[in-house]
Amino acid sequence: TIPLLHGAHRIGKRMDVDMNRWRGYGLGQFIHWGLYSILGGDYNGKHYNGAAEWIRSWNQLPNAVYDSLYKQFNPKDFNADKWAAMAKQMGVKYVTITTKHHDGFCLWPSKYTSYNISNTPYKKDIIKQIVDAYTKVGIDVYLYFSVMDWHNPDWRYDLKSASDTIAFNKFKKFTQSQLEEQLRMYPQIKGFWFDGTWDNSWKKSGAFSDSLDQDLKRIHPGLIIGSRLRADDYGKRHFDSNGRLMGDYEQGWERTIPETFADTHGNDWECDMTIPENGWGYAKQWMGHWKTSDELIEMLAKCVSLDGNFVLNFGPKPNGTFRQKEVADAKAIGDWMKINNTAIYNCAHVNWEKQDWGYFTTPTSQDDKVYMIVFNVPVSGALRVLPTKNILLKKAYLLDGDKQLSIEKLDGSAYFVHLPNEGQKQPFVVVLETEKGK
Ligand SMILES: C[C@@H]1N[C@@H](C#Cc2ccccc2)[C@H](O)[C@@H]1O
Repeated sequence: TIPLLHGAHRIGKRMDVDMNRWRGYGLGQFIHWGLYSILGGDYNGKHYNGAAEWIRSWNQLPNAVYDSLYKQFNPKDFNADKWAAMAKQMGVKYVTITTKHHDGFCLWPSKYTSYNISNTPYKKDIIKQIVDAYTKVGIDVYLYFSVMDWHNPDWRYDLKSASDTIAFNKFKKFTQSQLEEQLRMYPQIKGFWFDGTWDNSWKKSGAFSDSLDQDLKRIHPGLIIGSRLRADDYGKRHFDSNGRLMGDYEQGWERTIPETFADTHGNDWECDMTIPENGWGYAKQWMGHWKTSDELIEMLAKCVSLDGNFVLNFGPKPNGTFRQKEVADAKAIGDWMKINNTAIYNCAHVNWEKQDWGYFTTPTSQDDKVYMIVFNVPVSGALRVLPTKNILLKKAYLLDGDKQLSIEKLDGSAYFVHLPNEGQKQPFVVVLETEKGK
């Protein structure tokens, strides 16, 4: 192995109480809200084809125009308790909210820059209201923080001169000050979700990213920080130069899901997903395919079956309300979770052969129970199950209503679980009770 001062400091999973709680979440909510929501992906009658929250980078939009949007930010219909209630009904266990995106605008009254919520017509601290409202209903709060800050004159994409280095050192102090300020102001939070760390300036700041990670965790023991914060001695990110994960979970699955368990390298991980093809902040026109709630529920099941969490993004409008499709999807997912969350919360991967009908999960607290989350019922109505060696199926029944299902032993160690021909229209869960063979 390559000797590293700022590579991974832990090999294997974090197993403390905070990380075990994170591991069991299953379902989370992401919220992207900020000045970009005002434009909603359009400017001057034209539509920006990139992600709506990146509109400041569009050459058709002068930076000065974007940077003065704060004078209009006044979400009259924002109600954090309503947001928290929608999330609670949806069944999410954690929420990640943008405190500062790449544009540098702060949704909290930071004392390190005047480019913050207190200087808008709205004035009040958005982050405090969200932290308090979600914590009150038992949803853990994580703060999204973009290191890259287009508004801060000391931000640099690369360090090519002594003056770049002097400026970026100031920028790193500013960044650490803002993060420690957030820990002081919002002590209830459980972690940070870092973004905007892909440029050379940060890749050359591995030592700082390592000390920052350690400083924040010293101030707030148990804090959870994914693999997108750090760079190692050679600028490697997520995985250090020895291929070891730097962070409490792999934070690279943005709008994508691992195909197999091998793709996860046995790490904790999180998938962050948008309902439209791309775009996190509010966009007046969502281009392309809008994922259905059934597609989203299948993504959730796939993530949990591969030991990950599924985090679905919402992009509130500038007035603080959600678009109708987001409200409908939150409701549909919540209705499904009300019946089936036993197969999601505190569940993990089962190393049985993957089958076409859907996904296996197992409760981390009970190894003689396996859940089958069924999306594709075969015309035969017979669901094939191939447990690992020496595991026998004792019972099978529907989670919703306990209806017993017949189990047929096939050659070798495979089984058929026979479904009643009830033309299920929703994904459903079959419970398997197992025992170890003699
Ligand atoms: C969580 C998501 N990360 C941000 C990004 C990005 C990005 C940047 C460059 C190339 C591809 C993706 C998006 O703006 C959103 O915040």
